[in-house]
Order: sequence, then structure tokens, then C-alpha cells
Amino acid sequence: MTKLPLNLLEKQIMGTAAKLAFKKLNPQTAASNPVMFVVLIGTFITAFFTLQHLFAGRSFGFELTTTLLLLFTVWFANFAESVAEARGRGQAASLRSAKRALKAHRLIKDCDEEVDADQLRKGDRIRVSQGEHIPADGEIVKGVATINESAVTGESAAVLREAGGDRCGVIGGTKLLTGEIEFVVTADPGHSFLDRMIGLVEGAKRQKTPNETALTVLLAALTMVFILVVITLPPMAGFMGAGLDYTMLIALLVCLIPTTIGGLLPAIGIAGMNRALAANVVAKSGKAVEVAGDIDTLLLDKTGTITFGDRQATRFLPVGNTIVEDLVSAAVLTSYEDPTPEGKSVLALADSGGYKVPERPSNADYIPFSAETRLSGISLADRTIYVKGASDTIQVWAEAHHIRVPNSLSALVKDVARNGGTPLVVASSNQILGVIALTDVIKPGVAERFARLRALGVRTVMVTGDNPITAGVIAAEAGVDDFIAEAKPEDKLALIRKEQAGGRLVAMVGDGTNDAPALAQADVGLAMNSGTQAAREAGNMVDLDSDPAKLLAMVEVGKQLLITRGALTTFSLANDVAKYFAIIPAVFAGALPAIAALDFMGLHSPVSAVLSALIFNALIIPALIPLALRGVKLRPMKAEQLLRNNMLVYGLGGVILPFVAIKGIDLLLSVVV
Ligand SMILES: Nc1ncnc2c1ncn2[C@@H]1O[C@H](COP(=O)(O)OP(=O)(O)OP(=O)(O)O)[C@@H](O)[C@H]1O
Ligand SMILES: [K+]
Ligand SMILES: [Mg+2]
Repeated sequence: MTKLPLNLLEKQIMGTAAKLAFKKLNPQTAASNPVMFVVLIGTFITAFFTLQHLFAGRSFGFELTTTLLLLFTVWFANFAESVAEARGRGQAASLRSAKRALKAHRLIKDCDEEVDADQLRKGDRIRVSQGEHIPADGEIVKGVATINESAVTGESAAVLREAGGDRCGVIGGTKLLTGEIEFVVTADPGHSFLDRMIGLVEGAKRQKTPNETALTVLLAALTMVFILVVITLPPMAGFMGAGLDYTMLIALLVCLIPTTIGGLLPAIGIAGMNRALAANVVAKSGKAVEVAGDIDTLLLDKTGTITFGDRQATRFLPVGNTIVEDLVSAAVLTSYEDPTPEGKSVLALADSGGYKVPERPSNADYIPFSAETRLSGISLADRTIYVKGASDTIQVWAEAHHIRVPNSLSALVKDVARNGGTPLVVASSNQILGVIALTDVIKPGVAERFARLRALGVRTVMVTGDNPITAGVIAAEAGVDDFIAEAKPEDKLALIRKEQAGGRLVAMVGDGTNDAPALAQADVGLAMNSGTQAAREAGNMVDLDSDPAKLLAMVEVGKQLLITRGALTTFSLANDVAKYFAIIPAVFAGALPAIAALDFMGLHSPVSAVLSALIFNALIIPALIPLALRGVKLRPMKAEQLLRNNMLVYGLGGVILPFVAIKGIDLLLSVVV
């Protein structure tokens, strides 16, 4: 998340967070964070000592100060988590504003009744006309429309949604700008996509991720060890004939246990989710964001992800002696009922070329395009068939129909493919007629993103249904590491399984119903919001902007989350080591004068040494909140290199800083007190 200016919103967030941080002081909530729980218990004990000293008429200044410092430590940790939560809620609130009372035209046996949107149920059929709001989540079954989804996505450009494809999904709360559609409701009230998103973001269902849990367990174990160490100190000191101050011991314990990372851990996780949300991606769990940071292999399809995907027919290329009119006529026949951009563009190209084309046949069977068959066509009443499709598919089709494949076909196909275009071969049941050249444009900036990902150690593989030459040209231009051509949807699934069997984590993007198995199988499945309900359910992230290239950004968000957590853990542990050496001589100086030799810091007094360490220990938490929320800056480098750099910066820095800071605070205290 970018650093917000301290405007009104930010002040509000801080206010809410401050209050929330007090609420979280209750022991039941605190228990979910073992490190901070120990500090809270320590606070109760030192509070008890304070009262004891008070009633015994002894001086209690040190006990009271320690108690307050411990209380602040816990409160600061709560505050960090609360700020992250409050920011997420702020983002959710803007999503919620998209939800308001809407009316719906429900269709029952062609009759139309007006009902409230909250009465709609799964399976209801709804009509929406120009200017109206879409009352619920659903899939278009009839019609085409442009829709303003800005209420949900914040993106004001209109999007096209239509029946019978991978762009049939509509979202409740968005506005239909032009056209008229009928759609079937896919979610009951309260369970819409938006409802679930808001629930997620508001943290109602926030759970620790497996990584977070593992780290919490590790920190708890460390804390246990230090508790044991501190408990054994008094008997040992007693053996040597020295008494120890219990308040000092608790202060020592708190300085030793990893309070910094313990306090910031929840905030780091929530901030990662918030960053994903700021990029308009809803992650269904924190785990999904985290895993995105660990991805080894990124599968991308070509059309629509690497390229814009609005493939347009640009040329008709007849083969052999075929005349161009025959090719165009056949191409047009196969495209009358082909709603894909490719099909529509064939009609448009024939139209703009002024060719004389056959009428739309009244009595014919259409063969719809599918990624499985990779062809589309028509079967006329006189049983002539016309098809267009990928060149390998049509050649197989031709063999099955005993049609000779002209020698010059492959030259035409290659010619189109070498320019990065997609050749569609057109055939009738008697002969092969020629090629339609489709062209598509590579999205700007993808090559840089792939280079950056490579530097981060992520391998990119393009999987496409297109032929190997086109695939090779696009792959080279986009700079992916590898590609697979002439792939069917199940090949994607097989590839994901193969990569995973090799112990690698795989991410993929998809929008179609036939992508759903692969989206579910992948470790990170980013579904397009414009896609089908099945795809959105199967993925563990949904991109509200429906930009397949968003996966690249999510890998970075995930990496940043992991690196931030690692860096602050290193820093926190290094800090504790340093505090140990700063404080131990002070604690023992009274009891064991020999230990004074260790006191190289030359601190003012034992009490001032302990308080300085505690003050530093408490203040370092709020000081690091901005870094925890913003995330450590991500530099493109391999994991090992990154680890080395972080050890140097956060490890070494973490050891040195406390000495300097504690000495500084001690000097201040000696002046003030
Ligand atoms: N409307 C259509 N009619 C006939 N053939 C088509 C049509 N659209 C695409 N094809 C052919 O089918 C192939 C596979 O299409 P599909 O959409 O599965 O993959 P793709 O778009 O080429 O690649 P990607 O998997 O990267 O999106 C295309 O390469 C093209 O040769
Ligand atoms: K500590
Ligand atoms: Mg495709």
C-alpha cells in the first residue's frame, strides 16, 4: 500500500485503531498471540509488585514505570494490528457502498414481476435493461451489454458482457449502460460475491495462515525457553548468595522474548491482504497471497493474457486455385453463429471487403467453437460442412473426410504464424479453401514484468491452443521462459500436476468453465471477475479488473509479504540478543559485582539500564509499523541473495541499533531523572 497522507481518513483510522487496541487488551483476545500474552501477564505481576511496594510504604517508582512500559508494549502491538485492520475495513466500506436497495424484474414463464433484490434466489431469471442496476450476481443467458463495474472495481471504463462464453458473469450492484440482457442468479442474498468479499476483508473470517501459525509456534517456543532461563536465575543467584529483584527479572524476560515480531506479525499479514485489495484483487485467504510469493512456475495463456486477446481477422488467403470469393463465402458461413471475437471479426472483414456472401442459412446446424475441438463451423441442409479452425485440427479433420491437403497450405499457414498471427484454416467437406489470418497485439510492458519475475526466480510458461510457430514468435517477443503449443484445456491441468509432482508451486490465470479444474489444482489460481461462476469459485483469488497480467503483480505482493515477515523476524531476534548484553550486567551488578566487567556500555545505573532497554523495546514496535504495513521494498534478485542481503541489513542493523538507542535513552534518562 502506498503511504497515505495524514488526511482525515487516516486520522479516523488511527482513532478507531487506538480504541480497538484497548479492547484487544482483554486476556482472551491476547491469548492468540503467545509472546504478547506473556508480556501482559508480566504486566499484571509488576502491577502487583507496585501495589505491594505502595502498601508497604516502599518506593515503587521503578515498579510502576515498568508496569506502564509493559502495558504500552502490548498496546502498541495491538495498535499495529488494529491499524492494518482498520485500513482493510476502509477499503471494504467503499465496496459496500456499491450494495444498496435494488429492484429486479424477475421473469416467470415470460411474465415479468418486480421484486426487491433481496428476495432473489439462485436460479431466478432476471431481465435488466439499459440504465438499470444488476440486482444480483449471475450469468447472462441472453443478450449482450456494456456494463459499468466501477462500483465494484473502481475502474470506470465500460466492460462488455455477453451470453455464451467466458465473459458472461455479472456482478450485483453494477450498472448496465447499453443493451438488454437476461441472466440467471447464481447466489442467494447475503452470499453474493460482494458479500463474501466484504466479509473477508472485514476480517470476520480472518485466520492465521499456515506460515503465520508456524512462526507463532516458533516464537512461542523461544518464549518458553527464555521463561525457563529466567526462572532458573534466582535459585542460581541464591546459591551464590545474591538476591535478585523480581521486577528486573520480568523486564529482562520481556526484553529477551521476540516482542517486536510477535507484535507486528498479524499486521504484516493483514497488510499483505490489503495490498492485494489495493490492486483490486480479492484473495479468498491470506494463504493464497502468501503462496503467491513462493511460486516457482507461472502458467499463462497467450490469448488475452499476454496479448490483448481481441483477435481480429485481417486477411483472407486462398490456397492453390481457389478463388478468394469461395474462401470468404465459406468463412462467413462458419461464422454466422460464432459469437467469439474471431468469428465476429471474420464477418466484419468480409463486410468491409465488399464481398458477395451467402445469406444466413435458415436450416442449418452450427458447430460451436470450443477450446477442446479448436474448430467451429456449420452443417447445411444438403449435408455440406464448412469448418474453420487451428491448422493441425483441420488437417486431421481433412484426413478423416478424405480430403487432400494442398502442398501450398503449409506455406500460407507459416507465413501468418511467423508474423505472430493466428492462421485459421477454412475447409468444406470437399476441399481445403485457404487461410484466415487473425492478428493480435502483445500487451505493452509484459516483457519487463517477465524479466523481473525471472530475476525473482519465477519461471514463466506460456500454454496456448495456437500452433507452435505463432506460439514461438509470441513467446520470444514476450520473453517467457518456455511455451507449450497446440494445447487443450486438459493439457494445462496435466502440466500443473507435472510441475507440482516435481515439488514446485504453480500459479495460473483463467476465466472459463474449462479452466476451473486447473484453477482449483494450481497453488494460486487467479480467476477473472468477468469469467464464469465456476472459474470464480475454483480460483483462490479473483481479479476485479479482469486483467490476466495481474498475476504478475500478485506474485510481487506475496513475495513482499514473505520478505517483510522474514526481515522483521531477523531484526527482532537480533535486537533481543543485543538487549541481552545491554541489560544483563545491570540486572546482576548489585548481586554479583564480578559481572560488572561485562558492563561495557557504561550505563548510568542498573535501573536506568533496564528502563532504557524496556523503552526501546516498546518504541521499536510503533517505529516499525509503517514498514510492516508498507512492506520491505522488493528488489529483483534470487532468494539466496535476498536472504544474504536481509541478514546483513536487518540482522546486523538489528544487533547494532539497540546499543546505540539504549545508550541514547540512558543518557536522556540520566539528565531527566
Ligand atoms: N472462433 C474460432 N473458430 C475456429 N477456430 C478458432 C476460433 N477461435 C480460435 N480458434 C482456433 O483454436 C485455437 C485454440 O483456441 P483457444 O482459445 O483454445 O486458444 P488460444 O486462444 O489460441 O490460446 P490461449 O490458450 O493462449 O488462449 C486457436 O489457436 C485457433 O487456431
Ligand atoms: K523483546
Ligand atoms: Mg483462448
